[in-house]
Amino acid sequence: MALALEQVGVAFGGFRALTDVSLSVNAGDVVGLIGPNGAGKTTCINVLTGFQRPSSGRVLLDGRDVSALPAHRLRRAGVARTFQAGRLFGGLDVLDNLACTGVGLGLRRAESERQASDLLGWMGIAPLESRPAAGLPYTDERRVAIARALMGDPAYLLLDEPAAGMSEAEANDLAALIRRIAHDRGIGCLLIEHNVGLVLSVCSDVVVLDGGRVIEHGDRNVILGSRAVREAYLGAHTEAA
Ligand SMILES: Nc1ncnc2c1ncn2[C@@H]1O[C@H](COP(=O)(O)OP(=O)(O)OP(=O)(O)O)[C@@H](O)[C@H]1O
Repeated sequence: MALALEQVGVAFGGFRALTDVSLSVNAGDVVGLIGPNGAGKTTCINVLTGFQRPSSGRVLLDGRDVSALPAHRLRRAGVARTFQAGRLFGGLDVLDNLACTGVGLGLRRAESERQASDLLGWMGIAPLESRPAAGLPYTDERRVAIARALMGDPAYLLLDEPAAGMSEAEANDLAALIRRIAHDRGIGCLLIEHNVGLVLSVCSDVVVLDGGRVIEHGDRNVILGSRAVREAYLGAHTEAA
């Protein structure tokens, strides 16, 4: 069981944002996707979630070609995401943010509220239930966005820079949460992060993009030993990571 890009290209007019990109996320694994600004990471997530149609290549969900499916269909098929900005419904409280999403996914209201409440408890943020989403501190907003993405029990979760703006301690808590999501719930996760230390501590497998192409792919040792990665992205961070 896997969610995969197969030789995907994306062109915006004459600009090629992705060229021949292949990557795969297995159920229960956490795969990292790193690269410098503008490398094409978010475009990969957009393609995997139906927000962007590939210009060439295929998106495969458990072996089925889903390249033409729109975002709402892919979400119902089990592919969930978070965004760089939380994108919560600011006027609703936290429970309703999750419950509305569940209803949108086809759950009955009562069932959706129960699932929302269970999820917030599982994540250790039950006290936030009745707080308005608009007033949440940044880290809580991120956690609620992840909880919302878990509504409907997706098979895959794509996280776009979830640790941006977090302290080291908060990022460590986030790392523990991502491990639990993968191990306890069996969800395949794709993690985009500029915090390379976080990626290397959580991910069994890391894909490195530069200029819209995959320039390296492998485990922590492969990434840390890669000259191409050092030159393209890690630079002075290599030893610290
Ligand atoms: N809708 C679009 N139209 C035109 N160009 C786009 C569009 N979306 C992305 N791009 C360009 O494609 C390239 C890849 O963008 P993308 O956001 O995927 O990179 P990224 O690796 O996620 O960057 P960052 O780390 O800064 O978020 C960038 O040069 C970006 O400007």
